[in-house]
Amino acid sequence: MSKIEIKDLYLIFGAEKSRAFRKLKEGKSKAEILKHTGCTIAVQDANLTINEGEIFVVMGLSGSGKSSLLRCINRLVTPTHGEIIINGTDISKASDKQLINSRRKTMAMVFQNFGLLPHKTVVENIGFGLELQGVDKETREDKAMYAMKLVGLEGYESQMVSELSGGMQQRVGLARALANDPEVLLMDEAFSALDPLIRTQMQDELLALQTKMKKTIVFITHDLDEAIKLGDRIAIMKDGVIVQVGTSEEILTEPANNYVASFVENVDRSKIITASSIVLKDPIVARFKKEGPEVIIRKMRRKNLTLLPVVDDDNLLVGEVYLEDLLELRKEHIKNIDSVIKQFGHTVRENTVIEDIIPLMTKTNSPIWVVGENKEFKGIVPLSSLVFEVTGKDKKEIDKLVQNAQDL
Ligand SMILES: Nc1ncnc2c1ncn2[C@@H]1O[C@H](COP(=O)(O)OP(=O)(O)OP(=O)(O)O)[C@@H](O)[C@H]1O
Repeated sequence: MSKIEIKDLYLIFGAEKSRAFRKLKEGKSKAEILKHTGCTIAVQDANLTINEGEIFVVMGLSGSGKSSLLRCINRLVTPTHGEIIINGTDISKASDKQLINSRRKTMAMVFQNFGLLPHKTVVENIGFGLELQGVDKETREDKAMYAMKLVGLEGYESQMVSELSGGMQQRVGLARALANDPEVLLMDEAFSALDPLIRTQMQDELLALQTKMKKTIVFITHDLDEAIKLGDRIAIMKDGVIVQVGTSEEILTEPANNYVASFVENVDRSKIITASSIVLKDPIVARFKKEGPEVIIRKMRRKNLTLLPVVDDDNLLVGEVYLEDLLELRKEHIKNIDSVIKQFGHTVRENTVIEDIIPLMTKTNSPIWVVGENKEFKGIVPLSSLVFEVTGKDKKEIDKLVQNAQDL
């Protein structure tokens, strides 16, 4: 379900916004517009649907418009044109009262430089927003304690914020944002100022927290690794324009243009491409109770296979059968295959990354069965060579390889 809808959004900085907007619509370049109007186009024609409960990452180089986009969402800046619908309200046109309400109840922001009051204690900082809202001391402290527990700050409540390390300060920032249990968390380069080790730790903790919280999180970063690690989906921005939106796998295997392709060039694909990209759907199978050794042996011989998955009428994976065992059955004139069905070997889910599939294949030297939640059979990851081959390829090439594997 969508939580935030952004439609035809433009943000222009400068005195002559309307003129700049007109010129942009006429197809003038940003450089021309800057020269003639002195205006900067920070966000141009952004259209996005951000789903409830997802971590949506906006990624791009410095100056690409990420912060501007985020600041439009909570109206720290007013968009020049377009709509931002949150819970049915267009934030871009909300009254002051609606805005205050939305900032109190719906959204909270975590900043890169923490935005804390250095000479107040941890608990005072966390409860500060609530204090501004006129929330009484007892409720404030209850909420602050709850948020502190969430982010692992228990025991630090009376410490001055200025005495804390960067990582701990950012925990305070996060706790402050969470204190009011907002529906939407806006995080602007929230971990970028932290040491690499602490940064990784905070990313892990955010992911762990999110499995419990299920907030809608819009996370800004200029770091591709961070985007891939955190984002359920990623939007890539360049010069104020959203050039692609997708899962990290989609962005890697189907980059929208050369810019995105060059951006993701050096990413380790085996950590991102999943079984679903390389699964061979509707492969040859043995049908439990329906097919005897004769039929199955014929199927295997036709394709030169020595092992087949066995599925039942409901397409659940029952096990696997080997050619040599079936030949034995045939010798003994046994008509059903029950006695030679082996427990299925290695199964993985569609979202398993190749990095985790390769060791299984190397260990067993056989295909991997791909299954759903209830062991429903989804297909096979056919050849170890295919898995190794696809890691550097884009979607079209992968499709071709899978097709060829099917023709074996
Ligand atoms: N208050 C402002 N007045 C004028 N121009 C601005 C203002 N804020 C941002 N800009 C311009 O808008 C464009 C987008 O900036 P923005 O800060 O949104 O990018 P960003 O991708 O978040 O970059 P960074 O990672 O460096 O923060 C830039 O060209 C920037 O110079």
